[in-house]
Amino acid sequence: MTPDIRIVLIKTWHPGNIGAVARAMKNMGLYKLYLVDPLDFPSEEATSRSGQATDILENAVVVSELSEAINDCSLVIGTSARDRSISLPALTAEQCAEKAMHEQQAAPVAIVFGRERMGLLNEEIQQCHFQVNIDANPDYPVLNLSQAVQIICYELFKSSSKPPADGPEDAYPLHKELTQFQQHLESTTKAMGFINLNHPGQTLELMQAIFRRARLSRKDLSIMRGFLSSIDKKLDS
Ligand SMILES: C[S@@+](CC[C@H](N)C(=O)[O-])C[C@H]1O[C@@H](n2cnc3c(N)ncnc32)[C@H](O)[C@@H]1O
Repeated sequence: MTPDIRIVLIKTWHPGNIGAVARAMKNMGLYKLYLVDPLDFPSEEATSRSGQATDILENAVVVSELSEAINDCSLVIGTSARDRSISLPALTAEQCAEKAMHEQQAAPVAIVFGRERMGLLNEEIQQCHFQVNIDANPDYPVLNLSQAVQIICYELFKSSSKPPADGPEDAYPLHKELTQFQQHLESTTKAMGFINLNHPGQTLELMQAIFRRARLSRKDLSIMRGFLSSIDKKLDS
């Protein structure tokens, strides 16, 4: 079975990188590519750089916002070549692969890569649970996008053949319940008019990201659903 791990590329500028990423993925047995607002896709250059991984390009899911690519994931890992002002728990490439391989047994996992020029924005990092920094020459640690993807995919490939380090009980098990809660949160938030009018999706996305990171227990989720239901009743009365 292929791992339920998606590679998410944000606003990729160079179509050749998208093709090289598809090839890197297929070489390492990964098939789910999500493209957030790519500058030039589909493109002949992406196809020619993908080698025999054109199927990955054909099946790539193109979305306009990061949230659309990760909303159903219970683990989201951002990648960055530099220290960020928003600090998230850090993982090595190897730890990232082990965690992702383990978690995908329970729910989809996303590994997110930034723009060629600017990397990930702070609001995108905020939507992740962990960040990965690939060890590299401190004088020049910034890898080409597709090479960074290649290294992470290689670690995932190695990790897929290892027995899991932790028991399956360590994966977040309440993926379905969290999705239901997120849907409830969305409808109540909209009914309350609790949104920033300049950036309608932003408040909700940030709140959803907070709850994803929190890895709530069943009891926590039920308390939060109860809380939302009380708000719904007040709004209805
Ligand atoms: C060319 S880099 C972006 C460089 C950008 N100037 C920055 O400072 O983030 C494109 C993407 O490749 C990935 N990347 C490159 N080098 C990396 C490293 N050493 N560790 C983790 N990810 C890396 C990240 O996803 C990054 O957003």
